Amino acid sequence: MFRCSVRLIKGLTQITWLREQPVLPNLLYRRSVPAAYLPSRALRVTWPCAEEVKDFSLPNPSWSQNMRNLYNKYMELSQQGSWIRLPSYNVTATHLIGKAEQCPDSAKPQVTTRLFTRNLDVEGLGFEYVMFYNQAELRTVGIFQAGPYLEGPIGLTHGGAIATIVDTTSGACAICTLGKVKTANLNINYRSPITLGSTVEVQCRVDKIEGRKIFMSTEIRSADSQVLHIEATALFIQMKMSE
Ligand SMILES: CCCCCCCCCCCC(=O)SCCNC(=O)CCNC(=O)[C@H](O)C(C)(C)COP(=O)(O)OP(=O)(O)OC[C@H]1O[C@@H](n2cnc3c(N)ncnc32)[C@H](O)[C@@H]1OP(=O)(O)O
Repeated sequence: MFRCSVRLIKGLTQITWLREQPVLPNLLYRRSVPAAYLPSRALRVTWPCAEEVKDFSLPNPSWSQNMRNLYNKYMELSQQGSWIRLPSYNVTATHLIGKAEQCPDSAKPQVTTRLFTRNLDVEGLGFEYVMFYNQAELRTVGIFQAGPYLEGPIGLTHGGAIATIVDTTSGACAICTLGKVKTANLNINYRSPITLGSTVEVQCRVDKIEGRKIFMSTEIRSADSQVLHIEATALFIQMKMSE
């Protein structure tokens, strides 16, 4: 009886806490973002504390035609309301700031840490990617172009770089769904190599949620969907209230 009561109280505490978590946690959007790119009303979004923060998920001259075509496709879907483009910054904290008025120094340019996937200053050399989230379907799509500094085997993308993109895209989906998470487990089957310079589509979805655990699966295919490159699963754990 006592154990039941304790479990009930723990469960209720967690439900209350989950309700307080933003669905799309603390993502920062530029004030100038076109209305069509704004998330649906169900998503709680905070605004940027620094107008000068650069959004790295916007097209730049290094993007291939395939990358642009896929970007345009999901931007059109975003205008219909099913998907939203996730902004991307080169400092992790910039994604996770609670409120504009609480904007910490970590979001400002003097910060010395860098998000791993945005750590190169020259466009096109490393990870070029943009992610979109579909709240109704609990899915993210990543459009990824592998730059020449991600080489593993000659002319091919390093397996660790691919793992990074899987972690990032499925992690973003988990964060948008449950709030702050950490990766607990990542399993990757490399089905065919990804040529450096090519553009691929990363499809992630939530398989199930059990308490603080969120199970994800991911597929990476060529831009024309004909070639399967990667199949992966991942487990993310939602951070405790105190973290
Ligand atoms: C849009 C934004 C863009 C932003 C774009 C950026 C997105 C990038 C996302 C990248 C994320 C990362 O790389 S994170 C960095 C890499 N990961 C890490 O460094 C994590 C290191 N590990 C840890 O800190 C910890 O082990 C945790 C947090 C994973 C779990 O610790 P915990 O919070 O104390 O949880 P714990 O009680 O142990 O476990 C909770 C439940 O999960 C299960 N569990 C825990 N670990 C595992 C495991 N490896 N495999 C199976 N199950 C596990 C437990 O059995 C338990 O199940 P039950 O008993 O409840 O059933």
